[in-house]
Amino acid sequence: MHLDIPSVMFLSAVSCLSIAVAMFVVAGHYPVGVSQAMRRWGEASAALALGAAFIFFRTSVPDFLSVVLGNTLIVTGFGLAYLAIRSLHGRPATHDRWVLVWVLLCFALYGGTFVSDDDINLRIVLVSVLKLPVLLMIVRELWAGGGNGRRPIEGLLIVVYLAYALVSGVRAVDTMSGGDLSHSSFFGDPMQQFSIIAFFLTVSVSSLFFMLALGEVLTAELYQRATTDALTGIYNRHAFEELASREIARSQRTGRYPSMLMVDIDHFKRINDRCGHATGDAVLCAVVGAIQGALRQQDFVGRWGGEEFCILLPETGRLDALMVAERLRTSVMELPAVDASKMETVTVSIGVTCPYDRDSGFSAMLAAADEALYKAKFGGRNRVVMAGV
Ligand SMILES: Nc1nc2c(ncn2[C@@H]2O[C@H](COP(=O)(O)OP(=O)(O)OP(=O)(O)O)[C@@H](O)[C@H]2O)c(=O)[nH]1
Repeated sequence: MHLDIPSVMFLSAVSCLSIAVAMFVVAGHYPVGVSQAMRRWGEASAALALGAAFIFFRTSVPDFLSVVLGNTLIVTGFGLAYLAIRSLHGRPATHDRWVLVWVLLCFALYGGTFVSDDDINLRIVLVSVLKLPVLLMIVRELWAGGGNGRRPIEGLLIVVYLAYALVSGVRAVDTMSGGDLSHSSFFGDPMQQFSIIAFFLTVSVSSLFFMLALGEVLTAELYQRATTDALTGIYNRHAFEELASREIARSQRTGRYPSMLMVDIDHFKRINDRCGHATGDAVLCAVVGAIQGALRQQDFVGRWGGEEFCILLPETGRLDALMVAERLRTSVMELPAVDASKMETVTVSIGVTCPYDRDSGFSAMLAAADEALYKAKFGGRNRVVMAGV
């Protein structure tokens, strides 16, 4: 098989340029976090494209452009790729200036060797070695992963960057130990050919994997938005119903039934009217905090309506459910005042139900809990009532 090496460099430039254009064109249509990462990857690809183009045209442009600027742009491209991955992980942009410092240092060193000594072997060693810290920073960032840990696709990206770092290292060692390149044999030297092919594979495969990682982050973000109540951060009605129905169906097979609690804040309209809507929102969040503090890890809670919450306690009998409900009612009552000057004590009423028979589904449980809640309200509020009692 014969590969035309300058064409490989040309293809690298074209492929990076297409990725850069695609990223810039579509970035604005995505949520902020993802679009920032896309723009950064677009900048990275643009820098790599320009760097590869300068190297491709090395026989027709001044050496300063192809050697110094071309290689500096390639380091810049990898530096920006590092920042794009950090951005995808939701990390702050605090490392931008370190990347800039490194890029300027590379520019100075490449320029220095160019001006002082036109030794192509020394330049190749420098170009290979100065890329390594940036590549290893990328690997470190991928290894650390985002907020939810490392994604499998990031594992593959690690392999790609480590392989390229290895090739760069071998290239440096090979050139140091007996390289005798001349300018004219640059594209013909097997080690340089190998390194250029590795560059092409790295920039194209990493972009493909980065796009897959973007897709995963985006899916997770959309899932989060679709299932979460924006104010309180707990499940929204739709997500809660789906999870609770699944748990109830599971319990019908195992015979270990769950209990359901319907919780409603008392006189919440009055709190809103007296203290304002913002305080009302703060009270809602504080009540959710108290509810979560009173539950076990396997229990789950959703916002059913404005100031109404639904809770499912898996594998919990009626006595335990009553105990949990009472604990929950007390912890809400003991909440510190949200707005000390105007706040009255916040209380909740709770309806509790366990399945009457093995076929009680989600709707039947919900209706029973709701009826018990109505009785708690009717009975004077700030109390727990068991359905069917
Ligand atoms: N601050 C705030 N208020 C909300 C929100 N959602 C619903 N509400 C308010 O919650 C209040 C519910 O009032 P009601 O249904 O009359 O119930 P209540 O005043 O709690 O009375 P009882 O339930 O009978 O004790 C209404 O004033 C709604 O505007 C929200 O997200 N934030």
